[in-house]
Order: sequence, then structure tokens, then C-alpha cells
Amino acid sequence: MSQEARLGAGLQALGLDLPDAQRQTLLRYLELLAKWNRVYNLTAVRDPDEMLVQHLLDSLAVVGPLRREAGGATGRLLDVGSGAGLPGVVIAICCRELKVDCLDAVGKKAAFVQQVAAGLQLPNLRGLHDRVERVTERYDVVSSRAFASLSDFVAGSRQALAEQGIWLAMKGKRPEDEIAALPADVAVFHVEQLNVPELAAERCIVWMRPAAANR
Ligand SMILES: C[S@@+](CC[C@H](N)C(=O)[O-])C[C@H]1O[C@@H](n2cnc3c(N)ncnc32)[C@H](O)[C@@H]1O
Repeated sequence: MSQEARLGAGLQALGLDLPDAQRQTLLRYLELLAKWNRVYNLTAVRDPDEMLVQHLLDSLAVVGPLRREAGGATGRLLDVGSGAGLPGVVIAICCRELKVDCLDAVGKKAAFVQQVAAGLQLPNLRGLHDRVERVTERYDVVSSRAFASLSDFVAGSRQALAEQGIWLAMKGKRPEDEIAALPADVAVFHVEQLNVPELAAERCIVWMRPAAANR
């Protein structure tokens, strides 16, 4: 089956109705990732067919939940430790009303996301080169995938969360130990199981917010 057909089947399984232009943009992102990965070593996943599942479909699995939690997905999202833009670039392609900043401490990764934003004409996407602890702007949603423990993620990005903001942490199996280790002023308000098409592994989103906000 072609990548286009597999993407179509994956979107259907996820219940995501994306226009053809956005589907083509997702596939072009995958092409850029495969191309520049050979030069810049952006991700350990090298096979384009594996990239489709482990990067594209895996990231697409958060789009529906994000739209639901973030009021139609408007506002600003910071993707921490985004690497080659995962899941941030995929979110930016699917949610054009959301301004997405993909942050990484490694310059070549942030530069790649900048290149994607220009090449795929995504004015709502930026690649930022910095450490999360130094971010001073505020975001409605702060996300991460394969970045750090929940405790380190919230500790490092707390100052970047807007007053009513929420954290979205993509995880594999429900991380009971990490949830138990969270500080008392962080509330987990939902642990959401995900079914990633073609992926035989557990995935979930841990949704969190500052407990002090008392909402
Ligand atoms: C395992 S990679 C995950 C990349 C991507 N999110 C994904 O799922 O493919 C973790 C990334 O976090 C970045 N990183 C580590 N510490 C960081 C920090 N303090 N601030 C920003 N980025 C950081 C690393 O450079 C690396 O690209």
C-alpha cells in the first residue's frame, strides 16, 4: 500500500477528517524528514515506512484529543524537546489556527523545523533553539513526546504555561510511577489511552494542569 493510502487509512481509524492539501503537506514533511535525516541525524528512525507509523500516525493520534481539550485548538502551543518537530509540526499542519513553537536545545533540529515552516508554507510554525528552562513566553498548551519524566517536564516548563494552560505529555504505557512522583501542585486531570494505527504498542496522553489554579 502507498504511504498516501496508509495515511488515509490511519486518519480514518483516528476519526480525523483532513483536507487533501493537509494530507499532502504531512507526506511532504515526511519526505523532508527522511531527506534531511541522512545529513543531520535528526531521528533514529530511518525507514520511511517506519517513520509513517512511529512519527506521523503516532503524532496524529493526539490531534483529536488536543482539539477537544484546547477548545478547537486555537491559541499557542509549545512543543518541548521537539527534535525534528514531533509532535509539533504534525499539530501545526492539522491545526492551522494554533500557533506552534517547536523548541529544542539542539540548533540543527530547531533549524530543520524552521526550514519545514518555510518550505511547507506554515506561518503558524516556528522552530526555536533554546533550553526549555529559559523560555519566558507563555503558552496555552505545553506538549512533549519522549522528552523527560513528567516531573522534569513540568518543572522545566512551568514558567512557560499560561495561567489557564495545560500540559500534554505523550507517553507509552500509563506511567504510574511518574504520576505518583509529581509534586502536589500539579494535577493529572486525565490519562487518555490512544490507539495508534499500525502500532502494536501502548500509548497514552497524560493531561496535567497546576493544581493551585483550582479549576
Ligand atoms: C528523545 S528526543 C525526542 C524528540 C521528539 N519529541 C520525538 O518524539 O521524536 C528529546 C529531545 O529533547 C531535547 N532536549 C533535551 N533537553 C532539553 C531542554 N532542556 N530544552 C529543550 N530541549 C531539550 C533533545 O535535544 C532532544 O532533541
